Order: sequence, then C-alpha cells, then structure tokens
Amino acid sequence: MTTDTTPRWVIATRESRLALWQAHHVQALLQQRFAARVELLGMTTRGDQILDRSLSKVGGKGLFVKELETALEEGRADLAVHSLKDVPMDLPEGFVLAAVLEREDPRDAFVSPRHASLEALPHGAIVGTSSLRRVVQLRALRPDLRIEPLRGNLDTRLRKLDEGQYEAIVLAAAGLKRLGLAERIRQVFEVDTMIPAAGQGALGIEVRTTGQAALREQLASLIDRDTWLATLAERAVSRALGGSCSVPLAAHGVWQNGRLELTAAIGDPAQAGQPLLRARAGAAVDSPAQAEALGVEAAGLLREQGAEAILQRL
Ligand SMILES: NCc1[nH]cc(CCC(=O)O)c1CC(=O)O
Repeated sequence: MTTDTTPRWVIATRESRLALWQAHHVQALLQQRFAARVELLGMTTRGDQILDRSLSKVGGKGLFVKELETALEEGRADLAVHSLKDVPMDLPEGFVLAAVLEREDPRDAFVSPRHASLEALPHGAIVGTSSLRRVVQLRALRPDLRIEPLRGNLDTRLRKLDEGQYEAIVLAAAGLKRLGLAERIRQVFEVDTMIPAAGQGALGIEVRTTGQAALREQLASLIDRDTWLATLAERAVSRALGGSCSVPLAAHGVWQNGRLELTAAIGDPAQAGQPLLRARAGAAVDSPAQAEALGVEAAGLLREQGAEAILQRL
C-alpha cells in the first residue's frame, strides 16, 4: 500500500459572494502550487449579522474575523482567508498572518446610474458609503453632499443604489473587480484624492501559530513582498493611533524607485467639511521592522498636527 501524502487543507471563509470568491482564489492557488486537496468551510460572522448599524458603532475591528479564528482553534479549518482591511493589526494570541497576497486595485470607486463622477453630482445629492474614512474625505471634497450610511455586502449595496435610495455610492474597487462588476464603476479616485484604508485590496491568510509548520512554510512562499511591506506600514499607522474602525483613518503606501512612500490622513467626523490632517513619510524599506517604523513615523506626524484631539473626541 502507498501512503497518500497529498496535503489536505480546509479554508474557513465568510459566505458573502466576495469572501467566497477570495477563498476560491486561494483554494485554486494552493491546488496549483502544492497539489493540495483544499475544501472550504463557510461561516457567518457578527459583522455579517449586524446590518442595521454602522460597524464603527458596534465593536470595531475583528467583527469579520473572530468566528473564523474559532474554527482554526478547534481544528475545523487550517487557514482563514480575509480581506486584509478587515483584519486587526494585532491578532489574538495563537494566530498569525502567514501570507499577504498581491494587491488588487487599492482605490475607492464611484458608482452611479446617472452621474459620471463625484464632481458631476448635483448640489445636495445623497451619496451612500459605509466607512467613516470615506465620509470625511467625501465631505472635504464636496461639503454640499448628503452622505448617508450604507451597509451590507456588495450586492446589497448595489441593489440599494439601483432602487434609488442614493444618487451614488462609494466603495472599494477591488471588490467590484473581483466579482466581475467593474463595468459599474464610473470613476476611480486616485489615491491622493481619496486615500485608501490600510490593507485595502489585499488578501491575508491567517493560521494557528502552532502545529502548522509545513503549511506556514508553503504559505510563506505565496507572500507578495511589495504588498506585504506596504500593508505592514499602513497597518502600523492604524495601530499607532489606536486602530479601531471608529477612527476615520486612511493609510496607503506606494513603491517609487525602490522607496515606500506612505500617505496617511485622519479626519474629524464631528467637524463637517474640515480639511483632513495629512502626513507623508518615505524610506527605502527592506524589512518588516522598517515598514512598521515608517508607519509609526507617519502616525507621529499626524499626532504633531493634532490627531490627538480628534482621537480624544471619538
Ligand atoms: N469592509 C468591508 C470590505 N472589506 C474588504 C472590502 C473590499 C475588498 C478589499 O478592500 O480588499 C470591503 C468592501 C468595501 O470596502 O467596499
């Protein structure tokens, strides 16, 4: 008799269409690269259940992650695939991000049935969006607009737009592109106009810290170094400033001639139309420690400009 040495792994995933697309993407990658047998374990998280309130009001980061970690802990799954944006900077004891994959488009997208761009919206138009980060940046760009909360998965958000509850909505380009909905995008915001969230557009793969040496080694070979270092810097800004999603914080790193150029911004939800505090920091980053130091530097620059007062009020 021969022993079957084919690795068998189970991926824990949320069950939204986007989460399943992402899990299937990682499943295919693992099957191709390691000739592994990979199954999906779909599950519902608190973040999926709470649809009537803004997520910033119901307990912050980790809402989309915890149930998946429980499945890892109990051995029902071996890895969890997340949108990196939804993953807290500090994972609970016993868990680690084994890989960050190459980033999709990190930008935010403007979607509207009738209007070609944010600039083209009529005075006072209603725009839907789900994050405080987008709210403060939209207000700074167009103080006249009425910005209303918008929750739910991608299909739900598009349906609410199509039903006429909003003139336009703003959401991550990456999700729309992954689901084949790119044709709905009327405008993508350049990253200087609407600074993305830390980790936006990237996928993270989480595993247990112990007992998974072989899997961790194989996942490490999937790391996209540029995305990994850039998102480490972005996430370090968020951690240095207290990192909850009730903070309207943006952080985005771009590689230019071998240097990582990091832009970060924080807005004040209580001060409509106020300009955002912005900071830029760049360095020839070549290690995780250097990436995190760059993030801490950018956070320090925001503090010097008065980020503290905003954080105090929140
Ligand atoms: N917070 C929900 C979430 N998490 C990741 C994405 C989009 C895909 C990505 O950024 O990788 C979205 C939807 C959105 O912000 O529009």
